[in-house]
Amino acid sequence: AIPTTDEDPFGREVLADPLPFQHRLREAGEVVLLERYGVYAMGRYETVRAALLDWQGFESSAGVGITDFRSETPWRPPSLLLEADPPHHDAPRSVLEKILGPRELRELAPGWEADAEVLVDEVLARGTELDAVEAFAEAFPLRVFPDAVGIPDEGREHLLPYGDHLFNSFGPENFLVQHGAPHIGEHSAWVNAQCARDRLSPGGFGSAIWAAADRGDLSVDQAPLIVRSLLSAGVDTTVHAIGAVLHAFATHPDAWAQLRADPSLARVAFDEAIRLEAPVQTFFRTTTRDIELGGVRIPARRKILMFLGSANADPRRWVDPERFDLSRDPSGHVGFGMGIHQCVGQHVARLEATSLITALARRVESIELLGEPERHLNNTLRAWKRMPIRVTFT
Ligand code: HEM
Ligand SMILES: CC(C)Cc1ccc(C(=O)O)cc1
Repeated sequence: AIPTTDEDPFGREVLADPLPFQHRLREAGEVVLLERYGVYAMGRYETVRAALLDWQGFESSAGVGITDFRSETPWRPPSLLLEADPPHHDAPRSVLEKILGPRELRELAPGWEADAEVLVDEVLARGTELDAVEAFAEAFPLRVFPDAVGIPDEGREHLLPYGDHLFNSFGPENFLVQHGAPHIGEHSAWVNAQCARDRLSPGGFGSAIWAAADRGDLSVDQAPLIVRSLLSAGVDTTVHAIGAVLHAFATHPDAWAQLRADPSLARVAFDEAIRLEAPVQTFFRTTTRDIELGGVRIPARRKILMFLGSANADPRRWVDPERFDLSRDPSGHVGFGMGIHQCVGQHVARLEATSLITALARRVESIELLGEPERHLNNTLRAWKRMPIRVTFT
């Protein structure tokens, strides 16, 4: 018989603290039917990894949310990367890989590192008690990324709420989707308008995408949608990833001391925080044929919910998974996905995070939480709304 559960992974309780549910999910079997939504769920590392690698059996072009694009109209035109499969996925992916690669980012690094130092000095000048979310996690990505894309200054306040609703829209139409629905039209109109060629300043990621269209590596009607991908995926994710890194260090003072002694640990700290906190917790695939997994036959055209956070905390794969451990090798984590859709922006995210924590480590001797941080609930993202901290600095 198929293991089933009537728990609601998109309910307030599980979203606020997913770990107990994820443990029950992993123990229940490789694949578990979520009765409430009629979808199948995977929480174990090996099963999630295998499904991510099997893009033919588990497709993205029917959407990576709970709605099947084959039977329901998506709220926005599908992404040419996220919600596409080969061969259509190939050219857009290849173009973004070239634009967002680690070598291309090398020329951005000095500017972002300098900007991080300026931001840290500005924040520390205001005092030793602050909200790490507002002061750093939100401020730094918004200080460097929209300029790197090359969009105008006007209206950037639309970015976070646009992404927040997009990530909510991968889940069911619950209280979170209803909360965002009234304003998504204006956020979406603004985001779409920034993708036009004449909005994008020369030298940015956006104009590089249009240059690819001029070279014939893309069609001109693909270009704006690929700029939209950057504005969709590139903001909320990094904000909450930086929140996760800062929370990890604020709750592990020994790790902070290790980083100050050896700043090159910033890189592994970022990946270990992504493994542990998984800012992107879940998304779906759709079966393209009947698939047998763990003694369960999953019919074709069924939605499969993959729990990345659970896979990254699976004791079958990780020793002491809930420990933030800078001596661990976090490679192989699925916090950026795996396979042909693995995050094409991960180097941008890594550079943002390492620039900020390197600047912080230079000046801040200790970070500690001031009271309980407050969660920001989202159907897909694991995020902090507020994180009051006290810092001591030299
Ligand atoms: C720490 C921050 C980030 C996290 C945790 C993250 C996570 C992910 C994950 C899990 C996927 C795979 C989705 C799937 O398999 O369906 C993905 C794909 C993607 N990400 Fe990221 N991401 C982050 C930052 C970024 C940034 C900064 C950008 C843009 C500059 C970006 C652009 C994309 C795009 C375009 C895709 C689709 C790739 C494809 O389908 O081929 N992401 N991301
Ligand atoms: C974790 C992923 C769902 C993040 C993401 C969001 C949006 C896009 C897009 O291409 O619009 C790509 C990736």
